[in-house]
Amino acid sequence: MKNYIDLSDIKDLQALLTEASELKKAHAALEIGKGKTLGMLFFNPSLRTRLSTEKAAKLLGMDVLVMNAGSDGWALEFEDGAIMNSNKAEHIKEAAAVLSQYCDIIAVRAFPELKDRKEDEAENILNSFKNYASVPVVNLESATGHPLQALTDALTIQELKKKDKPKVVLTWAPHPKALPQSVPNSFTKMMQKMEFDFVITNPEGYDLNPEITKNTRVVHNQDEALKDADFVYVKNWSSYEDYGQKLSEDKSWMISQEKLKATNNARVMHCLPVRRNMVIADDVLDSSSSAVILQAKNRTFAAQAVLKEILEETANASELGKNA
Ligand SMILES: NCCC[C@H](NC(=O)CCC(=O)O)C(=O)O
Ligand SMILES: NC(=O)OP(=O)(O)O
Repeated sequence: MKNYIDLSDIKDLQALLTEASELKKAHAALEIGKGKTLGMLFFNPSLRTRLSTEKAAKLLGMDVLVMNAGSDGWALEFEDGAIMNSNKAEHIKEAAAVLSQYCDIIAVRAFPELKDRKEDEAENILNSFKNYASVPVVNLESATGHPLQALTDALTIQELKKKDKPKVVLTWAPHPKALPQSVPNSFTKMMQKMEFDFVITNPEGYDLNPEITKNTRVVHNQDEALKDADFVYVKNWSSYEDYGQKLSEDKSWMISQEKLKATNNARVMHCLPVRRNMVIADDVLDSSSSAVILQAKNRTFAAQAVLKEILEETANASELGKNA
């Protein structure tokens, strides 16, 4: 794997999941990253991604540099050819090139603005880092995707499933704010790669990008979708059609034990952070139905597998370069 920007960067998903499971079992400190540095830039808040990816890098022997780029760094200009006479002090061309002098892998978190669909879909921040950095780039949740989360989710389902082809339901749930579609987009792409019975349920108006969901069943009746589910993945997202808008806060979509009665004793998943009694009720989060802490735990091993593959590919490329 050269970069980890999107799930399409994964060459062999089963091999990557096996690697993550083995790293979890071994829980050993490795040396492959010795003398290498991971630089992480956050334009938005984080708890899990920041700490689990740092831990993963350290378990591989890497050093880690972290910067809250949104608040501590110079405001960055991303436009090519811009006349920089406003508040933006540094161009991405220099910033990415300079970071590449300090880091062997650069990882970036940059959420969508949720104002202009085209702009968010252009993934300007992440793609600019990819274009102007001379080292691999990892997505720590961008405008349209969260591939490290999706890998963790696949690992967690693989670990917990009791049958080969479990029924997995991704359900929209209410939230007081308009949130990105990044997590459900990546989860959908991941489920399409697995041999599961996958269904998405959301209220009318909340259908995800049809380019992403095109081969997946979308049901607007939540109770119908939840029937016999083995896994219920809960997430809020803002409207794609009415881009970035919060259309309703329909409280009846919150996941509670009452809702889970129709399921096959389903395990409930959420990427976290979760708003209790808004998205998921206490009676679920405080019960054995909840798999959210295991998901968060698995973030370390998913990130470790990704960073290890990137380090291996970089090492191979430099060996080839030497022999050329
Ligand atoms: N990284 C996991 C989720 C991040 C983000 N959630 C949030 O912004 C929740 C914020 C709040 O609850 O106020 C999202 O939905 O993509
Ligand atoms: N799930 C997740 O990405 O959590 P953070 O936003 O806390 O990193």
